[in-house]
Parts: sequence; structure tokens; C-alpha cells
Amino acid sequence: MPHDHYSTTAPVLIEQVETFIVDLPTIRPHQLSMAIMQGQSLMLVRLRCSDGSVGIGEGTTIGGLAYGGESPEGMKLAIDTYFAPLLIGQNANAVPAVMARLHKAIRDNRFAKCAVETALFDALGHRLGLPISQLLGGSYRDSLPVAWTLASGDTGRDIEEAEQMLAQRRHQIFKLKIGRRSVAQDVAHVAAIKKALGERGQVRVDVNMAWSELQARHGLAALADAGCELAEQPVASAEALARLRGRYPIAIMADESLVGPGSAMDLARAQAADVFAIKIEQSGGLQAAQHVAAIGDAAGIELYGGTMLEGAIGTIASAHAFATFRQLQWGTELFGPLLLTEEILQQPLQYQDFQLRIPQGPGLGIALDEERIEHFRRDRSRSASVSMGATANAV
Ligand SMILES: O=C(O)C[C@H]1C=CC(=O)O1
Ligand SMILES: [Mn+2]
Repeated sequence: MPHDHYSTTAPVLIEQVETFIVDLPTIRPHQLSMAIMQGQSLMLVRLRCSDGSVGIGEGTTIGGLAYGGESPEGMKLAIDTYFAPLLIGQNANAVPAVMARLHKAIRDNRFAKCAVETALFDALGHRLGLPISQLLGGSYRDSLPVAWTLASGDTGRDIEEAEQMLAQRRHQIFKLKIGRRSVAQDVAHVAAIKKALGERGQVRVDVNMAWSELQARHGLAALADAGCELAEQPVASAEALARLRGRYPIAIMADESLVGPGSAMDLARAQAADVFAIKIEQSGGLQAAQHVAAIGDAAGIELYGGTMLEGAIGTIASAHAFATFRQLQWGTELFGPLLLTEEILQQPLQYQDFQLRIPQGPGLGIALDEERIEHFRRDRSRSASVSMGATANAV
């Protein structure tokens, strides 16, 4: 590999790559159009370097294989079998060069690549004494607005939950998961919630691709009338998104269609989205997420910081990346850790005044509670593994 890719300081080598899955229950069932989650499985990767520095990263998806091609088990297998031999012995300071080596040998696997890149940046941050947002170019903000997803499956319960979040000053932006029921039922659900919250809460929906274009034409018009401000991925195809965008007084946000910088270019060219939901895992890493943001920004597309419902590690990795975005007009939805019953950090994350504070310590700026991790690791705790493995109930 050419030398101009390397830092001039003495190389620090990657010595060990460890992966494991941590199964954690959710506080309530979380209903999406493609799966009902009862728990979340975090695939964690820990890199150890020759100077003793350690970095941690997370690869997490939703509902096993319901959301995309990578599962927690698949990511672990891919990293153990294919990534690790490419990583061992490499210069850990040269993060982009290490990632280029992975990209050259491994197609796709964006979520697993994101986990590894996060761990590399975490270790580098520890070595340099800098937070990841600084390694990524510096931050525009030290806290992020955080939306909450209402997805209990019950309108009354969702309203109660939203009222609690408002009273606690934790969230005032609400994303409603729809697409499991008829368009008319979903619109009635959204309208009831918006009516109950009034101006106190912003209401958005995520259809997770469940509508046909015809359904979307009816649904988007009715949602706009009900006071809903944004619809996330109402249909699957980018062409249909482009035909719908601009026709109704409601913002159209691309989520599942946005899978890295190439797709960002395609969506921008097709004028298929008013807003990009940028996710570090879907983008293929932290730097790729920055590239997606730059493309969106250049195209006049507004930005939102999305989540794959990661635990604390993926959430904070996302927060560092989003901190560097010049524009973040729609805030973020980095609430993943709040959906889980268990705390896995020594110091819990700070959610207050409708914002998440971005940790300012080196690397990710968080420390795992190793005892809790031991307890919830799938390969250590027998009881959790069976039930948590089957998080994706039938549609
Ligand atoms: O956006 C998605 O499709 C995935 C996710 C984000 C929040 C949530 O509740 O589900
Ligand atoms: Mn979405």
C-alpha cells in the first residue's frame, strides 16, 4: 500500500479482533411495518492494538434479516472469517487506508464495515486523546435534538407515551410507525395523535416502504391535512419517491433508498427526496455518512440523523458523525439506548431538554460496564439467547 496513506508517526498495529453479540430486551414491543421487535441484538467488535489501545464498534440491525441483508450473526461471521485476517497486522493509525483495504476485498457488508470503522476511530481517539467528532473534522454542535418513535401499536398508549416524553422534556418530535394497517386506519391513528398533541409536538411518520404508489397518493394528502410534517420512505422505489415528492404539502424523506454516497447521488439527481435520513451503518461508515451529508447538502436536500436502533455504541458513533454536519435541519432520532431495558455503560448517556449530549472524552467518550456486557453476551448467558434471537415476528 502506498506510503502517502500512512501517518508519519510510528505505526501501531491491529493485534486482535473480537466479536460478540449482546441481547437486550426492549421496554415494550416496537412495531414496524416489517417486524415487531421484542428485543435488540447488538453485534459488538473490539479491536486491540499493539500499544495497548482498544476500540469498540457496533453493528446492529432491526428484526434479524427483516430490514436488510445483514444480521447480527452474519456480521459476526463476516468479521471473524473475512475481515479479521485483513485487519490483523495493519497500521491502526491509518483508518482510511485500513478501510480501503476492506472495501477492496469485501463487497457490501456496510453495517459490519461501519462497526469496524467505529472501533478503529475509537482506538485512534484514545491514542490521541480526542473525541471522534474531532477526528472527523470537528463538530458544529455539542448536543443533538432527538425524536422519539411511537410504535406500541395502540393509539391511546402512544398518546400517553408522547405526553410522558413532553412532561419529562425528553422528546417533542414524534415519529409514528405506520404501514401495518390500512391507509385509512393509519391516517386516523396519526390524526388522533396530532390532535392530542397539537402544537406541543411535531408529528412525522415512517411507512418503511409499505405503501404502493397509489396508496401513497391517498395517504400523503390525508397525512398533510392531519398536520403531519414529514413522511419517511412511503414507497420502496426511488422512482416512485421522485414522482410523489413535491406534490403534497409534506416533506418526503428517503431512508431505505439511501445506502451510501452512490445512492445519495442517484436520489439527488432524480430529485426523489426533500430530506435524507442519514445512518452511519446504511452509509457504510462514519466517513461515508459524511460524504452522504455533503452530497445532500450540495443538492439542497435537508438532513436528518437516522438510527438503526443501535445501542449506546452505535448511537454515540452516529452522534459524533452528525455533530460534524453543517446542516441538520430535521434533528436526529438517536434514542436507541432508551428503547432498551438495560444500561450497558458505566455512565449513562445524557438525554435532557429534548437533546442528547455528545460525550467529549477521547474516542467515543463512553465506557462499557464490562460486568453487564458479560451478563448479556449471547455466548455467556443461556437464557437470553433463544428468545432474543427471534426478534423478528411475522408481519
Ligand atoms: O427508520 C427506520 O426505519 C428504523 C428505525 C428508526 C427509528 C425506529 O423506530 O425505527
Ligand atoms: Mn425509516
